[in-house]
Amino acid sequence: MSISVLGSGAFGTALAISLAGNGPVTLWARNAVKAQAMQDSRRNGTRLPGVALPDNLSVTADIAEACDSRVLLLAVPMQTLRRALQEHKDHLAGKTLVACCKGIELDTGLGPIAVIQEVLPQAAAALLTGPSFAADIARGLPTALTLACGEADRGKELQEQLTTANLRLYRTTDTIGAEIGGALKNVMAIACGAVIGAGLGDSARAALMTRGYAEMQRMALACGAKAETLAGLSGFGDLALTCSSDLSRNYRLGLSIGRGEEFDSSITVEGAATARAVAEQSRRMNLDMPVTITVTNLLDQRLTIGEAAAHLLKRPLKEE
Ligand SMILES: NC(=O)C1=CN([C@@H]2O[C@H](COP(=O)(O)OP(=O)(O)OC[C@H]3O[C@@H](n4cnc5c(N)ncnc54)[C@H](OP(=O)(O)O)[C@@H]3O)[C@@H](O)[C@H]2O)C=CC1
Ligand SMILES: O=C(CO)COP(=O)(O)O
Repeated sequence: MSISVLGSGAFGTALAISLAGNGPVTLWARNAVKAQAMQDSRRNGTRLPGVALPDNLSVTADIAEACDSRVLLLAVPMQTLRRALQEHKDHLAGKTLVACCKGIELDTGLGPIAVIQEVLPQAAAALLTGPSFAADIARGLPTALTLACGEADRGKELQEQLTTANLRLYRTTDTIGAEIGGALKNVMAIACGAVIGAGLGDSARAALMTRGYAEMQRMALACGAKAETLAGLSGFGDLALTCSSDLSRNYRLGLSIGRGEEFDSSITVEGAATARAVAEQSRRMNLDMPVTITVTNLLDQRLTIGEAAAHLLKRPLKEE
């Protein structure tokens, strides 16, 4: 059965390359000129330079052609997912849609699966998430991911279909846990980058990752997720990767905040909008999310990194 990937950014292209090892794949780009350039040059020079596209990967800007497959991977940034779904609603109805984005929608506080279900109630929705830099996947380096789908049988089918030679998929029906883990690890990566950028040291980063993980769990459990999901690839796994590698754009944004440098605003950094969405949600739910709130304060320049660290250290002492 053929598979299509909608969204030809770094991640969509990398997933399409990996999946092409299983059979023909169609990669859809919204821009016809870019699609043709990729199809002709067999490269995605802007988003994933230096990697060749396999022969059985075809690139198109024709949404009808791309939606010929039953399973469609949605690899667009979280804050554009709703628009992309609405724009192509007619083509997407009745398909199995696997969101590959990580984040929480700013205007609604919803994760990717909930957004799909709201826009396309007839579609089957799933999420592919976990530790996976596009550059690694595209080069055929191995990793393991979480495939989350509320319908157990469909999840199993997708797990088998989307596992590739270098991507080992584990499955779960806990979609909320997978969504929240993948979204919040980006917020924690911004915090950790800021700590390292400001020279506060590796011990501070480890402390922040641990307390950030506690926050991820607090929010997830309050939303009905399972603690085990947060301990898995979509939570702990991706947190460990993203908070410790400058291949991460979220971590690099944090580094630039810590160093007092400018950051290119055209780069996709999911953690910024997600921090704001989760901060708002935590207020509504009366949940203590100090690291997330601190990240929003840093992003909006309400605190310097020194003030942020002092504020976190001076909070009332409590049990771990
Ligand atoms: N990069 C990575 O290593 C990983 C990324 N992810 C997740 O994947 C998601 C996408 O990230 P990534 O691929 O890196 O981002 P990129 O910035 O590389 O690419 C984003 C892509 O989305 C396209 N796009 C944006 N808005 C729309 C829209 N409304 N309709 C159709 N296409 C649209 C852009 O098109 P155009 O080129 O025309 O601007 C672009 O191709 C994010 O949620 C990210 O967290 C997950 C794991 C790893
Ligand atoms: O999600 C990722 C790795 O799993 C990619 O992280 P960035 O979006 O921070 O680059």
